[in-house]
Amino acid sequence: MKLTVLDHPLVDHKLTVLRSKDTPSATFRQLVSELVTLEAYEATRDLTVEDVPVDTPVAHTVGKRITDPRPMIVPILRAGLGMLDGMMTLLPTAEVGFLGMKRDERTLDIITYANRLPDDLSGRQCFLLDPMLATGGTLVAAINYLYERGARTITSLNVIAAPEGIKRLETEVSPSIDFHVVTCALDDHLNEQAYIVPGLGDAGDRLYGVVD
Ligand SMILES: O=P(O)(O)OC[C@H]1O[C@H](OP(=O)(O)OP(=O)(O)O)[C@H](O)[C@@H]1O
Ligand SMILES: O=c1cc[nH]c(=O)[nH]1
Ligand SMILES: [Mg+2]
Repeated sequence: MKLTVLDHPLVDHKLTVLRSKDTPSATFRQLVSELVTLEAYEATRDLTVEDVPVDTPVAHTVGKRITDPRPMIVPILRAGLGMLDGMMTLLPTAEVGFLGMKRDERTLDIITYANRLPDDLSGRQCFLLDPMLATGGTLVAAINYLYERGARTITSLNVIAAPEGIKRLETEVSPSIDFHVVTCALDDHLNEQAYIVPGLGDAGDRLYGVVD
């Protein structure tokens, strides 16, 4: 497993506004979108490309294009939806699948309530989107889901990760997966409710409102 924690003043500035409890939903959504665009630059560094001929107005040359099959972007609903537009801005030719997952806030068990993904993901470079990586339970379940469908190259884009979740991924994700975590910040710890500290609270609620 490879871990990349972004180190950039723009990321730090935007993340600080995102964390503030006084930041309203509209600004929060805009900042998540901007942060994922910055993150996507790093997260797509290992995309496979192939040579392609191109005629410029001046000469014939050889450039690069992203190889087939097209990359697969998978936001984990709800909160991951807030990262989708920003990711697609950088990777407009990717396909999008969906996973609806909810952590039971009492038991921390993961409930998968929706999925819309191709049955065969072999050979696809997959990008999971979810702003919060807390205990890692949701991400492990999502990775297993993709793995069962043949995915072996998976990058997770998160906004904030907790050390507890990173540790869990290191032990529970199969070494046969080429797995990369990219996050804007690695925070301090989880509290008794398994919320990230200092974190930003419940990302889904801050993006879309409180449902339960
Ligand atoms: O690492 P974990 O301990 O599994 O926690 C992280 C998960 O919790 C949040 O989702 P939540 O279950 O609140 O669903 P929501 O996006 O619908 O709010 C978050 O977006 C992650 O999916
Ligand atoms: O801090 C946390 C932990 C899990 N889910 C969130 O939205 N925030
Ligand atoms: Mg939530």
